Amino acid sequence: MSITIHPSVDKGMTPAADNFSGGTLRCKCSSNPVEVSVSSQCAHNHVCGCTMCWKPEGATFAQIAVVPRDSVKVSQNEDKLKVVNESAAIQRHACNECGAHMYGRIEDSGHPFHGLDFIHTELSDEDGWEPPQFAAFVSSIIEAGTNPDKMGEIRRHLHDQGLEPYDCLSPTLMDVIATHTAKQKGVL
Ligand SMILES: N[C@@H](CCC(=O)N[C@@H](CS)C(=O)NCC(=O)O)C(=O)O
Ligand SMILES: [Zn+2]
Ligand SMILES: [Zn+2]
Repeated sequence: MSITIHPSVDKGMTPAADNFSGGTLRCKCSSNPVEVSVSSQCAHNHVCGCTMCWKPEGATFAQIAVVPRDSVKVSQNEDKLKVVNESAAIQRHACNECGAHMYGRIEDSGHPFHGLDFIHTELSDEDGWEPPQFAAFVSSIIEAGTNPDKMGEIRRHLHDQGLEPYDCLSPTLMDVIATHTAKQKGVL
């Protein structure tokens, strides 16, 4: 049986374009879509298996990246946006009609990723976004119903696609978080 990860991965990932400077994210509504303009290339793009990140229909993983929050502007139909879970660290602003998450923002200024917004680049028609670099929160797909017996095969497939599987974030991002914590504690 063939393994599906996310449409952007399954159809074959394309490399980032040189000098790419963003695009417009559009929700799935056929009329009055929410539009968000992003004036920056993204970074740390990855697939995420957690149950909190938005996934397109049928996808096992979400695809999610960060951009500077100053580069994110809601340009159309902002009134349709609603925060999915006010108590989560990442405030996911979703369209209240189609459910697509348009951007996730961290309001806590002490959070290691404060200043970065989370976006799903497949909501944009522009080509040239940085493709996913790794797979995060892989074990969490079990929480959404994936058979645990399939995990070996899925991890192997992710690795073969160049998306190293991790059950938290990548070592680079885990080091960023730990460095931030160490500085806050004054041990670094
Ligand atoms: N096993 C949990 C993991 C959730 C989780 O920790 N997600 C990560 C990756 S997006 C996170 O940083 N969440 C913080 C947040 O959503 O505010 C699930 O699948 O719901
Ligand atoms: Zn919508
Ligand atoms: Zn996630």
